[in-house]
Amino acid sequence: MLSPKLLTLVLVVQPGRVLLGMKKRGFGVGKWNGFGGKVQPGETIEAAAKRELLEESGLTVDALEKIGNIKFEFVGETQLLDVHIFRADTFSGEPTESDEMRPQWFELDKIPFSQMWADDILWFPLMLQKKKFVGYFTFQGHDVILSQKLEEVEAL
Ligand SMILES: CCc1c(NC)nc(N)nc1N1CCCCC1
Repeated sequence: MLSPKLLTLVLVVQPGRVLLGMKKRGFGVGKWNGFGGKVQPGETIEAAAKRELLEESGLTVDALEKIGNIKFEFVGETQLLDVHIFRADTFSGEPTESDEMRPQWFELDKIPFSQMWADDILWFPLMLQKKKFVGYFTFQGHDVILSQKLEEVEAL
């Protein structure tokens, strides 16, 4: 069994609003999402999360809070995606469009779930309440969830 592919995802949250990016190319193109990507060899997951956030949004963060870990299986693909999800409540810099992402603030009652990965509507409420969670989703293609597990945990 291949080792899961480590990925990061950072949600920048301020009172009443969350920063999302419109993915302009590659995996998940056309979807709003947090900022993230691959973990390079020799890099900690948290360092990768900070690097990807800076590359994709222009923001620098000191503190990242580990809030979730979701594993994704895509039917027909052997490698599991192991996404480590972080929340940042403070940052420096201005959201800046990159070649990967176009950042935009969304009020919490206007999050564009119909233009996001189908799992997000399930765990965003936990993330916004600062709950910690683990999950496992089986996708058929990019839009259909065949099975799901999602539970709150005391610690990650
Ligand atoms: C694993 C795919 C995925 C997904 N579900 C399928 N849902 C969200 N919100 N983000 C995802 N990643 C975040 C890391 C970078 C790749 C895309």
